[in-house]
Amino acid sequence: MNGRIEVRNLSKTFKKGNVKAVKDVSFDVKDGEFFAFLGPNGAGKSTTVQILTTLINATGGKAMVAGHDVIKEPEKVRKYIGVALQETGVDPDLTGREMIELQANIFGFSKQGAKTRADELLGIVQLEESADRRIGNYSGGMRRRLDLALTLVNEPKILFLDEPTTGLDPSNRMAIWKELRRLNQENGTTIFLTTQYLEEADSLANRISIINNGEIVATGTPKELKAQIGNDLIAMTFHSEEEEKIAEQLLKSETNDIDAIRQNGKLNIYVDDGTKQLLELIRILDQHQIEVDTVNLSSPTLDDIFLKITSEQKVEGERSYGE
Ligand SMILES: Nc1ncnc2c1ncn2[C@@H]1O[C@H](COP(=O)(O)OP(=O)(O)OP(=O)(O)O)[C@@H](O)[C@H]1O
Repeated sequence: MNGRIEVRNLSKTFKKGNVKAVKDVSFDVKDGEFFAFLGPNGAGKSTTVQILTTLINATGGKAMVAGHDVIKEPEKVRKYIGVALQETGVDPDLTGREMIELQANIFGFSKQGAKTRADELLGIVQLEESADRRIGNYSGGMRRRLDLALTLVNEPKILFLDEPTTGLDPSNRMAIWKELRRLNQENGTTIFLTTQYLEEADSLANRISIINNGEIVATGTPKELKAQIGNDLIAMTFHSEEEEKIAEQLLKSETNDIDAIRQNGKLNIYVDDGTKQLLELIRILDQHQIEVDTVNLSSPTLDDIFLKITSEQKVEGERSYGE
């Protein structure tokens, strides 16, 4: 049995509203890899997870999980996976311990076996103290940790986590990160995680695919992706659009074709070392009497990466159209 995920030309169109949620997506996750699907709201992350975990059917393409086809052999796939979705069906009247024992019973544990497993898992997700309280009274962070414990009951070979830390405070987020790293490194569990947080993908994943509008727009190790976008972002505004256009041309021609994109009334420039390069850029503009209105130096956010990647796609599309 292997912990691989192989996805080829996967598509999902929801009849309702004719929404193309996933468009021709292909990727591989290796056995034991920690893989992150990074994207904004509505990008198609949950839909992909639901297809891979056999909860809904794709409308096109193929996916193999743990060596089995998700459409032809869903029950075999389910045997090897653990799933923590954004909305889980836990009974608020049960205690955390009861819920884990119930899950263990469903997986065929004996009564005693289920108790032992519940103790182990409550320890792992640090819920011992709240184990005998009703789930209805748990905080969001406690619910997420319980969700994680429930997915671990059968020691899955592949773990699917759909935005496991959204809305959590930093200490709960750290606790979940720590456990996920341990599962991946010590148990060799393959992890497929979706997130909206660049920082989360960066900190946990061996490899990241960025998904936007149902399409994968970039894939690589965190280092490769960052190298692709530059470490720092210099955002400049000017007194007029005319000056902004001249500044873009000037900076590109006077440097070695610097990575500058005009977007939303700003000139965004992606560089490796902002503090060093900023002075040089201001000097060039100054020499040509172009006055900068405001300037801001920051690390690119997920939004900046999307803006950059999607605007590049647009430019490429226009280029190939013109050819
Ligand atoms: N059951 C459904 N019927 C119709 N459209 C749907 C359905 N489920 C999702 N969609 C649409 O498909 C697109 C992708 O949604 P999806 O939930 O996969 O995105 P996501 O990346 O997981 O976003 P989020 O971070 O908000 O969960 C969205 O436009 C969404 O509105």
